[in-house]
Amino acid sequence: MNTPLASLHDIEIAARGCLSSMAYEYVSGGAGDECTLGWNERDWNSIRLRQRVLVDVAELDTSVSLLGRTLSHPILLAPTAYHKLIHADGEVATARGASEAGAPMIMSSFSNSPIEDVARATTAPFWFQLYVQPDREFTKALVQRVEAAGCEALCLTVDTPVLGARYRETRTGFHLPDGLTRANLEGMTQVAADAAHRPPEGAIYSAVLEPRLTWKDVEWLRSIATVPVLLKGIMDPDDARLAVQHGASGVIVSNHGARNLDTVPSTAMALPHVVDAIDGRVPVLVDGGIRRGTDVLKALALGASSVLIGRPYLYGLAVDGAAGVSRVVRTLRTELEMAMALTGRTSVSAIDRSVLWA
Ligand SMILES: Cc1cc2nc3c(=O)[nH]c(=O)nc-3n(C[C@H](O)[C@H](O)[C@H](O)COP(=O)(O)O)c2cc1C
Ligand SMILES: CC(C)CC(=O)C(=O)O
Repeated sequence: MNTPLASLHDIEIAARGCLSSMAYEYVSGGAGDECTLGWNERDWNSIRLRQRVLVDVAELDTSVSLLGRTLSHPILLAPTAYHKLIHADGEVATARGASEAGAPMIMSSFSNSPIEDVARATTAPFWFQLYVQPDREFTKALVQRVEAAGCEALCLTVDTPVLGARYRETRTGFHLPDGLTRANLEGMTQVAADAAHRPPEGAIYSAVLEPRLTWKDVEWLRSIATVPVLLKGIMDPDDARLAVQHGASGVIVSNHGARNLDTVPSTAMALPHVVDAIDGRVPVLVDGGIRRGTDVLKALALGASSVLIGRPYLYGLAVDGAAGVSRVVRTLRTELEMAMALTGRTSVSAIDRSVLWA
C-alpha cells in the first residue's frame, strides 16, 4: 500500500523522487550555508500558540479581503520561475490547480508558459511578478501585455539586483533544458529568452536582472501601471516606510525563500517589525517557510493580511500536476481551520497577537 500524502512534508519527500536532481536542487536550495533557509521554517515552529476552549467553533470563516477582492482563504501562490522543469504542462497546470483551490496565483516573469495561456487556464484572480529588465521599453510593453491579459496586481521584486551564492545550482550545473524559454521575455531586443540567469563564474550580474533598480523605478512603474503595485522582498522597517512613501499598494515580507542573502532573519522574525512600521496603511503579506496551517495562523496573528507559499506547491506540481497544487493549498487551508477552531477564533478578523503565547 502506498503511504498517503497527508502533510506538505510528505508531498515534499515524494517530490524528490519525481524531479531531476538539477530541478530538485534548484527548487529546494537556498543561498550560502542555508542558515536562513533553516530559520524560515524553524522560527514559525518556535512561536507558541495559546489554546483556548469552550468557544462555539461550529462555523468558521477563513475568508479575507485583499485589494478590494474577497478571497475564500488567505493563501496565495508565490511567484516561482520555470514550472516546465517540474511538470510538462508548466504554469498552465499550476494555474488550474490554483483555481481549483481558490488561490490567487502570482505568475513569475520567468515562467515557461506565456501569460495569455495561464490567464486562459485560471478562474481565480492572478497577479504578475515583475523582474524589471534593463530594457525599460521592453518592461513597459510587458506590463501592458500582462494587464491586457487580466492580471489584477503587479508584484515588483525588489530583493534581487543580483543572485545570492546558490551553490546547489553551481554544483548541478543549472541550465534551462533545450526548448524551455522564459516565454514572456520572447522578443526582448537585447537578451535571448533562454539566456542563463546565472552569471559566468566570477561575475555577479545577470543578463535578466536589473542591478540599477531604485526607488525612482517604483514611481516609474506606478506611472505606467493601471493595477496596484506591491513590493516583494521588504524585510526592513525603514524600507517598509519608504515603500508607502513611494506609493506601494502593499508589501510582501520576503527573503526570497532564503535564496539570496544568507543570514538575514527569517520572515517570521521580520514580519512584526514591518507590520508596525506600515501601521495599517497598506496590506502586508508574508512568505518563507510556511508549511503548516499553524504557520498561517501565526502570520495572520502577527499582522499579515495573507500568506504566500513557494516550494510546497512546486512539490505538489511535481507529484501530481494541477491536482497536486490544489491538494497542497487545500491541506494548508484545512490545517488553518483546525488551528482556528483549537485557538477559539472563528474568523480571520478575530486572529490577533493574543493568539500567541506571550
Ligand atoms: C524555485 C523557486 C523559484 C523562484 N522564483 C521566483 C521568481 O521568479 N520571482 C520571485 O520574485 N521570487 C521567486 N522565488 C521566491 C518565491 O516567490 C518566494 O519568495 C519563496 O519561495 C517563499 O518561500 P518558501 O519557498 O519557503 O515558501 C522563487 C522561489 C523558488 C523556490
Ligand atoms: C531565475 C531566478 C532569478 C528566479 C528566482 O527568483 C529564483 O530562482 O529564486
